[in-house]
Amino acid sequence: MGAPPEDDPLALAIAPPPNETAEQREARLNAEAEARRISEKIDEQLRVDKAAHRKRRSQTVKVLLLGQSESGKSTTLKNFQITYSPNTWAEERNSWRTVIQLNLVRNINSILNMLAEEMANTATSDPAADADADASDDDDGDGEGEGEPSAAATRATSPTVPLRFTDRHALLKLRLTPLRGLQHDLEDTLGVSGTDDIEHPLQRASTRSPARRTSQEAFIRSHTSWKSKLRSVSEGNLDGMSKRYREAKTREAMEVLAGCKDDIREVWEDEMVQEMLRQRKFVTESVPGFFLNDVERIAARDYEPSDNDIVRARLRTMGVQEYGIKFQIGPAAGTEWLMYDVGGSRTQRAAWFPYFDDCDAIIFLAPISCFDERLAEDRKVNRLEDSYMLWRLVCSSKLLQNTQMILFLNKYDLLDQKLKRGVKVNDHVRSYGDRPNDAETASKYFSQHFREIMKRHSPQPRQFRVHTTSVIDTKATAVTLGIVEEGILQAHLRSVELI
Ligand SMILES: Nc1nc2c(ncn2[C@@H]2O[C@H](COP(=O)(O)OP(=O)(O)OP(=O)(O)O)[C@@H](O)[C@H]2O)c(=O)[nH]1
Ligand SMILES: [Mg+2]
Repeated sequence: MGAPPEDDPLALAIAPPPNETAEQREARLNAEAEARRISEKIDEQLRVDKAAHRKRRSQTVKVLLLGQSESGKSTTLKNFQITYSPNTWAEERNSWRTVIQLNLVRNINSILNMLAEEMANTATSDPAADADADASDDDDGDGEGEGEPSAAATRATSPTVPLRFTDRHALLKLRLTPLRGLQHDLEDTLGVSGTDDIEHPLQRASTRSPARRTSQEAFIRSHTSWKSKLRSVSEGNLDGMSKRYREAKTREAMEVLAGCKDDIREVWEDEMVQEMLRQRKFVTESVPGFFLNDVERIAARDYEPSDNDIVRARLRTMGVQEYGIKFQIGPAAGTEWLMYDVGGSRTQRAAWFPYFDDCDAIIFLAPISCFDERLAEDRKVNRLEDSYMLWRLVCSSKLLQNTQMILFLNKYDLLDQKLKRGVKVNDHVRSYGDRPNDAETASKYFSQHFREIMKRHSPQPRQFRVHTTSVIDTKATAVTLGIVEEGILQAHLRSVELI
């Protein structure tokens, strides 16, 4: 090697000193060899780490489910389990029985609360005033009261029959008192909390009442805890006494429910109760986890939950829950997908961001039947507007610019039912104009809006992948998931190549 060129600073910097002795040269060469050895060792470790990371990434697909509360994220996740991991799902199916029983018990307890409220109003009201109110039902005047809407005010303003409850209602109410204790027992068995500050949708039909807290929605912080709690009973992981105690509790729940079955059905089918719910503008099909039409089956001692029941069950998600789903069938068979199901209510959303990194795809759930509804956690905010805002947020995120984005315009079935009931889209979405008031036109209109948001706010152009879904329909959803699965796999393979 000749002398370094005088104008190359790097060559000059690493050149040996001009009058280096033989020992100095040997020491320098040894030091250089050691540095090379360390550097090669580091390079080798990096290669091994990268290969391991690549292998791990190639075997693990990461998918994040996002969207506002009650948009259908957890239900979509159940569909993934039903479709792609049938063996594991079969083992899990029974653990949903308690959740469904709890949903049912909450439904009826909420109605009993409303009934108690109405009966108290009737009992305390002045008969003369009552007669006036009855007379005003026949008036053409608007009859609008001032201040807080009360049950009585609602009744007076509705062109309806006055509510008249009898001793039979009082008796039924009394006979169903054990359901209060049962609700607590079921919550305890599941390890869920019912002290959430968000009202149960069924209770939205009610007026303010001290009894309200008892019907608040149950939520779950970890999906493993309640399932493993239930499983430990059936698999015998508990010590003898705890096991016997829990088994007795499960049997007792079944017995109480079976014993109350006929009375529950009688309350639910009672004409006056139905009239009360109608006056409170209560629509059964839009209540999450509503099972009163199935009381005969669900309150039976030998009840086995079906997939259809499970996708209709409601358990609110808190925080971020990781599910490892080992795909047993389909093109992705053999791979494990890590799916993250998040809590969608406002206070939960800050927890989403750490999961944006390193994720292959996002399935974003937007419930399009909610164009006329308000957020439970903030009654000023329209639910469709909230979905638009969240979609804009994820589309504009730089961290997610290479992540595949899949939009599910969900609750199409409810949209269809709502529009057929006569609710007008343009009463709530002014820009809808004179378009036909049917679910197909409306969903296309909403889809266009989501497309525009993506186009306008994505840091770089990306494909708009959208599906109109009703994720409680497991068969139709399996077809959609087939398309989604392929797209996600391709995106995943591309991202692994980039590592
Ligand atoms: N009819 C109908 N009900 C649906 C649909 N999707 C979800 N649901 C029901 O809506 C309720 C709420 O769904 P979830 O999947 O629990 O909602 P989520 O987005 O996980 O809500 P959070 O956990 O609060 O963030 C459940 O009772 C579901 O059965 C749908 O497409 N149609
Ligand atoms: Mg959820």
